[in-house]
Amino acid sequence: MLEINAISHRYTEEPVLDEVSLSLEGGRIGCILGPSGCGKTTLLRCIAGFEQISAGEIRAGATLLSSNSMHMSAEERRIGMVFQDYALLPHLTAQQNVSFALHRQPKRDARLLAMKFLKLVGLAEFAARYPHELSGGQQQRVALARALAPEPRLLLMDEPFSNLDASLRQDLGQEIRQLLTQLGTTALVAMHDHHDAFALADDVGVLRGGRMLQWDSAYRLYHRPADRFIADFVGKGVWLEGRVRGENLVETELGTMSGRMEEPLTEGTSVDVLLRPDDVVHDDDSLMKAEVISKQFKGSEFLYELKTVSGATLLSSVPSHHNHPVGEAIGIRLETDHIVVFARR
Ligand SMILES: Nc1ncnc2c1ncn2[C@@H]1O[C@H](COP(=O)(O)OP(=O)(O)OP(=O)(O)O)[C@@H](O)[C@H]1O
Repeated sequence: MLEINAISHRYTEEPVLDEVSLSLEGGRIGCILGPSGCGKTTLLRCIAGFEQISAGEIRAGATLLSSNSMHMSAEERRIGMVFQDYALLPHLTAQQNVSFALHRQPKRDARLLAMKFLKLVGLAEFAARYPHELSGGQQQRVALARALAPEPRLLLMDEPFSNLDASLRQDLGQEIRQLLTQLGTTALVAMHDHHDAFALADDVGVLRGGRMLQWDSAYRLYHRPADRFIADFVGKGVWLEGRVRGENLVETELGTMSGRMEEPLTEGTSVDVLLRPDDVVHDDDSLMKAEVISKQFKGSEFLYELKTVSGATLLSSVPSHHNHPVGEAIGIRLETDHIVVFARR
């Protein structure tokens, strides 16, 4: 549905996008994840047709949208965009804001369609309110209804949760996911928080300094990161030194771990092994003990920082009814069937 092939863009001398590629199948939700300034907004603006690219190609199905010699106008692209600040018109009601996107339709049809999409986002009762009379989450939904109402072939959303608090983000992420799935909409979303990205997306790409480091399924990006930056960016974890001891076997100070390695490394190679908080399981019966150094209450779980007898620091995610004080030694077990291993530099 969306095919981006080695596109580049620059505002000044420095390229802001450097040969970025990705492909998104119809009906899937993709997410561009990356730190501030990495080029996420610019990428969305190039796809929407607000910026011209200097190299590469952007296609929607069989239709060429952009190349270095061709630029279809934003209006012709049939791409919906939800901007980071929602960009609602302050002097129009919610319904008028949505109708505004349907100006090609007769007024009565536009009004009815606007109501249909406000209903879909759960805002039928708020149709007559002005943006300043709506909460941030409600304004976000109006912007979503406005982008969806013209039935775009592709929906783009720039940091849709950046102005919302954490609990609302998770709920809204799930709701938006259900709605887009129900409508069969293909969507590409820019975000900087991996929790938000995993709650919403099927495919995730990490952009850094204008380069796409990895474009993959959300599951593979977490469990099979292509490099250390990605591994650290998409979740917590600690690195342990180790040495390859055979096919899918790594020896560390915590013993020999077995797990599928992405790339076979020759025996004896020095490596760094990533242990995620979900790889370190609390088990009272285990002989391996570690001392609680600190803990963070997360509601359903604690994130414990632990120190092993050998001095290694670990993180462990433990159901929160296991409430152990700082200083206590607790039993742990490693569940490492997905070890992430990189050769040491
Ligand atoms: N109109 C412009 N003219 C010149 N440089 C720009 C322009 N817009 C963005 N940039 C620069 O391009 C780079 C990428 O910006 P962009 O807004 O795409 O990043 P981003 O990943 O969306 O960041 P954020 O998460 O902070 O919104 C930045 O270094 C930014 O300063």
